[in-house]
Amino acid sequence: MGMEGIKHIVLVLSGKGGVGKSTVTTQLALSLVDSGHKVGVLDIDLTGPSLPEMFGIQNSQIHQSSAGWIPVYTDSTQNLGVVSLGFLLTNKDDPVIWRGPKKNSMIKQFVNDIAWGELDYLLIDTPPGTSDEHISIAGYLKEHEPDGAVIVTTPQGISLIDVRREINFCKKVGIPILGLVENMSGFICPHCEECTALFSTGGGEQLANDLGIEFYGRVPIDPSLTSLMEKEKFSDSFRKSNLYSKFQDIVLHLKNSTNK
Ligand SMILES: Nc1ncnc2c1ncn2[C@@H]1O[C@H](COP(=O)(O)OP(=O)(O)OP(=O)(O)O)[C@@H](O)[C@H]1O
Ligand code: SF4
Repeated sequence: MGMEGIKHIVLVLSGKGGVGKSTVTTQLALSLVDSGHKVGVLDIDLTGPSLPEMFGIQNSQIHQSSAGWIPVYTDSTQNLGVVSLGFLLTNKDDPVIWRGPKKNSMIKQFVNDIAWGELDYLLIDTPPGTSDEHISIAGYLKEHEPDGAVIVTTPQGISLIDVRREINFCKKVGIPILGLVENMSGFICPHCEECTALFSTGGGEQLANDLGIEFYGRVPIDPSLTSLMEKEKFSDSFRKSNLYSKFQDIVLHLKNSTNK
């Protein structure tokens, strides 16, 4: 029960909202499964849980068993299990307005009471910034020795300032930084698939170099990604995405840094 059977625990963080943290978590999970791993995804973004929709399993429920809560699996292979508050909400349109202690006790249950079984990787999608959820998860994970955090940013300066704050938080709570992903780095034209820079690019790589963090890679905006996610069950269609090869590379970086 709980996290005893998990080999690697990785948090996915971002300094601010909307930079694509949940998208990156989804793609990393699917790419890890694609390369033969058994993966769990825990969504602790309690005020805006979006992972069930991204995996196309929003109409599923998690169930309780004598061993604990059973994750929702994306298919019958049971190689990818997802746990999110989104599965527990009776009305998905209602906002979750919880105070610190309630969030804290929900995260404690998420850490202790889920029957993950044996996993190669558990990816934890967190809310943007550094909030009650981060403080709670960092505390409860201590005894499970997480491998560290992957930070997602966009190339613009304002997002990079927030990343520095995130890095300082990780230092304070003793979570190592594994690497940095620069998302929304350019735009893939839906007509000719040419990639054009929208903002200055390279800010993430520069920041990673300045701070001595491994740069995992750049991911452009691909308009077809959103339509794939909206139209189909994404766990079946993600290989069609233009971003598939980018995430294969990023996953190689992740595997290297968790196997050191
Ligand atoms: N590389 C990309 N190409 C195309 N669309 C993207 C890309 N990255 C993210 N998006 C889209 O941008 C929107 C925001 O992404 P996402 O929800 O992953 O961000 P987030 O950082 O997790 O946000 P928050 O933490 O505020 O919930 C989503 O609609 C997602 O589909
Ligand atoms: S990248 Fe090429 S096809 Fe796409 S809008 Fe520009 S000129 Fe047109």
